[in-house]
Amino acid sequence: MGASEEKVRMSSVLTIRGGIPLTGKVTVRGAKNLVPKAMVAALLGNEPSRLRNVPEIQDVDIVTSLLQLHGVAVERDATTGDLTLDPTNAKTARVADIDAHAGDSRIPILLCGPLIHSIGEAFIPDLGGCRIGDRPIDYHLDVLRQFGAVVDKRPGGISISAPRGLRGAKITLPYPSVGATEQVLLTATRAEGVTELKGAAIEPEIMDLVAVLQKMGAIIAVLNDRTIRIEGVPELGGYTHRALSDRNEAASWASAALATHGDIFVEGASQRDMMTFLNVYRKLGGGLSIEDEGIRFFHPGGKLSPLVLETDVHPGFMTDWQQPLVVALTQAEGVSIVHETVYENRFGFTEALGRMGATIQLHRECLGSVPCRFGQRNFLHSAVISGATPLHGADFDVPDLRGGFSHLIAALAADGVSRATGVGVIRRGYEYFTEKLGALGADFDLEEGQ
Ligand SMILES: CC(=O)N[C@H]1[C@@H](OP(=O)(O)OP(=O)(O)OC[C@H]2O[C@@H](n3ccc(=O)[nH]c3=O)[C@H](O)[C@@H]2O)O[C@H](CO)[C@@H](O)[C@@H]1O
Ligand SMILES: C=C(OP(=O)(O)O)C(=O)O
Repeated sequence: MGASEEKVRMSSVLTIRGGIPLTGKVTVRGAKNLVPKAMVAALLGNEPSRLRNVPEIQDVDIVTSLLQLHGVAVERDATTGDLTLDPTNAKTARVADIDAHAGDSRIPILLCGPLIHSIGEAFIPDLGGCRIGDRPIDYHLDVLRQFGAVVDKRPGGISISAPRGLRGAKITLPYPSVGATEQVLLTATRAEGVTELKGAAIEPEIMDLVAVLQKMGAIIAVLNDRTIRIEGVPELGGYTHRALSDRNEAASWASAALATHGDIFVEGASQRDMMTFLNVYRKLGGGLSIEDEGIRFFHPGGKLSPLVLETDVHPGFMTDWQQPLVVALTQAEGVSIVHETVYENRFGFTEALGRMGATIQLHRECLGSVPCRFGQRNFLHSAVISGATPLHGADFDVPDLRGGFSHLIAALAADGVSRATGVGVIRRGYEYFTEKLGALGADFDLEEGQ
């Protein structure tokens, strides 16, 4: 399966003949938002680590390459896909080699603490990731400075060191940022003394990273009210860990089932990590059957009900679920309202949905009650979706990971033919997605591209 997925390249083109309900079973493996970070954590150890349930996605390839450039031996078991990461010969990498990864992903910024701990310095390329807002790294750099790091901006990235070592700190985040919380965890575990983080993010992927670090020997207490206390230790060992499953991929398939009038069993979907999504799915009129091995998502027939929805940090409605679900909302009878409070610019993908027949109006106002950083700031961050509207095929270029997958869902639900260019972006977070679409009965052709 993995070998054939290699055919999907950045410039690949998918021609989709829509209107077929997606039916069958897909399997989701480890979370894109945990696996690369657990790989980075391996750098903190003084012995090899073993990571299980690793998906074949591009973010894993990128972090593999970055770790290898730093002397970490990364081996993939050909049968299971499990990774063994041996950091015992970690070394400084050539800046030019690192810079070749500029714009690839958001993970490199998380190498700062682990690299300083293991080799004393870090060169970090400019970040990539989805263009769904400005996505600054000011919290990361503030946090690192509070630990005693010295940050120098340079063309193409930053260089960072800690001439007097990294020391525990009392830190308060202005917003519960996932990445900045992980930055603190990955830096504090081997910093001297105690770190107290207030305003922490508490997403399931962060809790899984805490579990990884605890296996390595870290002392981390997750207290209530978004406070995490870390007692630094001088050394960490390796870990053996099975990554939690990808709740965002699972939610994407769930939305695809609803939008196409289909029925998909998502093996590996975890109820515990998706409770907020499952409540919304049920209110919308989606069918659910929660089982030990996964969750069946289906369109039960009849009309879907419109919703008022706000994205938020965990335990709120995850922003990465928003884009695929909006496609399903175009098929609800009446007016739905979605207020995006995590990213200021996550509705750009709706332009293509409009060309496919959806009625979606974007607004600058906060159409919701969650206190939001974007009101009065001219960002089109609320959407009003009027349905149900039949969708028809269109051509589109994949804009980003979730936006691109949402366009695919719309094309699969639409009557007629759609042509999607640049579909390789979707490999950043969805493994084997063309094989999975084929197994669900989708009708499409793939042109491989360069
Ligand atoms: C690889 C990964 O795990 N990506 C996830 C991670 O992204 P990521 O970790 O980048 O997201 P954050 O939680 O940090 O970002 C949330 C908000 O904080 C802002 N911010 C963040 C850092 C900073 O230094 N300054 C700043 O202003 C961002 O612009 C954004 O508006 O969490 C997001 C929120 O659940 C998810 O959508 C992404 O899928
Ligand atoms: C925004 C996302 O990812 P990243 O932070 O890697 O860009 C996402 O997975 O939807």
